[in-house]
Amino acid sequence: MIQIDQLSKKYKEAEHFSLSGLDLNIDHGEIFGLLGSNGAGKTTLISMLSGLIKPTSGSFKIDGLDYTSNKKELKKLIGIVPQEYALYPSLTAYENLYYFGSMFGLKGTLFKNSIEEHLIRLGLEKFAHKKIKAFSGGMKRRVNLIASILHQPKVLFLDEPTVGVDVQSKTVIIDFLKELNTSGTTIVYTSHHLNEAETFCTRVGIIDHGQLVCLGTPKELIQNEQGAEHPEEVFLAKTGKALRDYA
Ligand SMILES: Nc1ncnc2c1ncn2[C@@H]1O[C@H](COP(=O)(O)OP(=O)(O)OP(=O)(O)O)[C@@H](O)[C@H]1O
Repeated sequence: MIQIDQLSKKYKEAEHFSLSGLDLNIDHGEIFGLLGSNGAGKTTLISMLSGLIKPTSGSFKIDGLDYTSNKKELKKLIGIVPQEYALYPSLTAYENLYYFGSMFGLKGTLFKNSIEEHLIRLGLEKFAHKKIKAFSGGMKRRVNLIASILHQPKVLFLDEPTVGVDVQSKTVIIDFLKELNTSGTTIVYTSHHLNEAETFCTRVGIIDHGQLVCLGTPKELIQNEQGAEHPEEVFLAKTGKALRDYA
């Protein structure tokens, strides 16, 4: 579903590559977890795959479409849940969803019903007509998630979808993502939460200093690391204990 070939990114004025020579294939129907410390390059990778930033070199294809020559088709194929909330605070949840769906050409009764069904599914029906600025972090994340999938993308990219949300919201989000995946959506998400990835992901890739240092099912990762019983032990063995502060 996603073929990544020698993908690299060096930001303007940055001294180092934030991602260098990354090769990775993600199959149709996977829930793929991109794990890594702060500054490892997760957002950089997911932002390139989502078309938000341009690679410095290398290439990738999604569903057989090359990113350079099929930008319009790719846009329809993918959904993006960014780290920051991409919602209009002074519009209601319903108005935001209507607006974002319209950007994909969605309209009519089926579209309106879909918004309402998703608001119910994610526990937001009572707040459909309240302004986003009054919403908690967990509520905004759920609205953001609905906004990203109304056009029924084949691949959904999520950048830390469960960061800063309470356990209840997190459970609703994870359950909903599992349902989407069961109905055929390939999911690629970044996270710091190794335990969540262990139960949620079909495969996991650990990124460190812009390179893929480990790849496999959560079970394989633990089995292949001598003495490891938990995902955190694998993570520390592969990435070390040095702090990753950057500014
Ligand atoms: N716009 C930018 N300009 C220059 N450097 C950047 C820019 N965005 C990110 N970087 C650098 O690229 C590296 C990778 O950052 P990135 O945000 O991809 O990491 P991350 O794994 O998503 O980290 P976090 O878990 O903290 O979100 C970091 O060293 C960061 O400072």
